[in-house]
Amino acid sequence: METMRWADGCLEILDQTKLPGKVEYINCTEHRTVCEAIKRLSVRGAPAIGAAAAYGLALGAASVNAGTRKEFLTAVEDIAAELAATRPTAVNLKWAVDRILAKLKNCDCQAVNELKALLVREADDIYNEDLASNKKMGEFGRELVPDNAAILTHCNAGALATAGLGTALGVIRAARDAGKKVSVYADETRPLLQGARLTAWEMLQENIPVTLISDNMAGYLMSLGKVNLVIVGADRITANGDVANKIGTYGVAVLAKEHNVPFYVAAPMSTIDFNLASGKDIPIEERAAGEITHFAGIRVAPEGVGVWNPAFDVTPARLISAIITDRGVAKPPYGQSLAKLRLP
Ligand SMILES: CSC[C@H]1O[C@H](OP(=O)(O)O)[C@H](O)[C@@H]1O
Repeated sequence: METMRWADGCLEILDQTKLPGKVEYINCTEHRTVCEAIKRLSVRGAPAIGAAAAYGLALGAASVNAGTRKEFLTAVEDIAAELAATRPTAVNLKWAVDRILAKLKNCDCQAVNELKALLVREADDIYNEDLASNKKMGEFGRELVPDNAAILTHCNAGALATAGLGTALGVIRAARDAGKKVSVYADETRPLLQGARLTAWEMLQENIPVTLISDNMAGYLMSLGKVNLVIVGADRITANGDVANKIGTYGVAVLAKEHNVPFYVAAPMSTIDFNLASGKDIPIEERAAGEITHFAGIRVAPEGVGVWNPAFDVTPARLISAIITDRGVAKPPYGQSLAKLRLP
């Protein structure tokens, strides 16, 4: 199942808000449709929204009527700003649009049509590189997965969050492909249920045994010794190894530490923000109250109740056993190990 596909100047996005019940694609012919799809999590997951924003920038650029390179670049920068503003936490979004803007500025091409074609090629590269990156993370990460492993996941860091195999779920797939017997406990992941709706669905598609639990069951499950390791994805990792990921990840990490369960994070190097020294600087997206006060469209909380709805939390590096990247496995101290994996 493809998260997205570029076809003849149109970006088709798998609408993840409809899964697992319906498989529907949104046909995007302009960048604002992509912006809306990212905001409402029709496309979601750090690498996937990075790739979607890249294609969104190509879509927006295609409709720019500019006579000169300078006019074109100014218009594309405005579109990039709109896309980058859709969700603040996942660094891949801004990384993708910044990468394309840099490519445009560093090329000496003057013809606007050629610049438009360059944006599409760069978006394709970002998408294809993510697929390759998933495979590398799987190769590195599967070494950390013992045979007969019961693995707890949180949210969805699978094929649906990326261009192909997933980050955390990519490691699980790779361990299975290497002949290891694996099973998954999937946190449902309130409030948007990415675990119940997406991870459970992906694992069933793969015939990987999966058991769905509510988020508040994770601690008891670990206390019974039923979890061998935890693997989660990430939306932004800072230079010292602090990790922003779906809300609830921090609690799982604390519980894993309490029960001596290895806690792994799988993320490509494009998710690491070396410009931020620690997790306290990561912008945390806050979302609409209705995601908390309503369940499946039905109001479950009284009118007038106050709501706080951060979409992510920050897990401090001290709770993380290893960070599995597409360039290798980083172990503490992350300030040094991540820097070593960084390309010059
Ligand atoms: C492979 S990154 C997946 C990452 O993104 C998810 O957030 P959202 O569903 O809001 O886009 C979650 O934090 C996952 O771990």
